[in-house]
Amino acid sequence: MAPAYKRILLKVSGEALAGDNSFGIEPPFLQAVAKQIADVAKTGVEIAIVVGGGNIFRGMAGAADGTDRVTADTMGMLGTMINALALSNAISRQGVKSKPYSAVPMPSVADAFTAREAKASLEEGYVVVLGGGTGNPFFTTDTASTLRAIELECDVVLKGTKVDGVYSADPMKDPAATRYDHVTYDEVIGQDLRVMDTAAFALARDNGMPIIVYALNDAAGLAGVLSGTARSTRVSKSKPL
Ligand SMILES: Nc1ncnc2c1ncn2[C@@H]1O[C@H](COP(=O)(O)OP(=O)(O)OP(=O)(O)O)[C@@H](O)[C@H]1O
Ligand SMILES: O=c1ccn([C@@H]2O[C@H](COP(=O)(O)O)[C@@H](O)[C@H]2O)c(=O)[nH]1
Repeated sequence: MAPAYKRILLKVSGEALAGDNSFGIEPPFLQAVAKQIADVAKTGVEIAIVVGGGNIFRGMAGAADGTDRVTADTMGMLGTMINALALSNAISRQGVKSKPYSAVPMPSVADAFTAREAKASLEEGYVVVLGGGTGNPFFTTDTASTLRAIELECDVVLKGTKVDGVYSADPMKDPAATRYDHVTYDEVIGQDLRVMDTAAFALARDNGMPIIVYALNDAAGLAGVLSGTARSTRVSKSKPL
């Protein structure tokens, strides 16, 4: 059976890459995520990845400690680049070609991101791993994910994170929160359901880009999400009848 999607944008949570730790990358978990991605790539699905940086540094935390926000966000973007290099290398080790790109110019580290070059690499069968977020302070890698999905003409954004969908409240803080199978852009924005930031949801809404939120550690993996067997929440314009 043909895959449901031709080209996907996967957001890999930086925070989740820390596994059971609160900082850094847990190598076995990184390899497990890389294997899930490589297995799907081998079925012919084109995969672009945006990596977060919450396992290394978040600009808001730095700014709260007194670092100026632009410097703090730059530190955050550099953190995402560390994750991008690690993930791209881990995917290559699973036998699938992968290339990192950076939104922040650093020529000796990775090619600078352009949509044109990233698209050409996708067409050549590379999994492209996009570090540096949007390349601008005051944004997040969630917004970068939606932006890159639109630029690269992806069919869907998959947000792989620590929770298995969008809930009525943050499930990490409210044990009574309930999970939705499907929710609209207007509901997530109107009810301030903060699994992604409002800018990311608004950009997705304005460009009709569907988002699927799932847990990176789900045993069914990325393939399970794409086939509909893993727990997840779909965010789109309207709900199925
Ligand atoms: N209504 C909600 N439904 C689900 N999760 C929510 C909700 N509100 C807040 N969250 C929180 O959002 C988190 C995911 O977003 P967050 O930006 O913190 O992390 P991430 O994108 O996974 O990590 P990183 O920024 O490192 O890439 C979840 O772990 C969850 O605790
Ligand atoms: O476009 C962007 C993306 C990210 N940042 C900074 O990086 C950190 C880590 O990204 P997360 O999305 O939180 O995982 C973020 O806190 C920002 O400080 C950025 O400046 N611009």
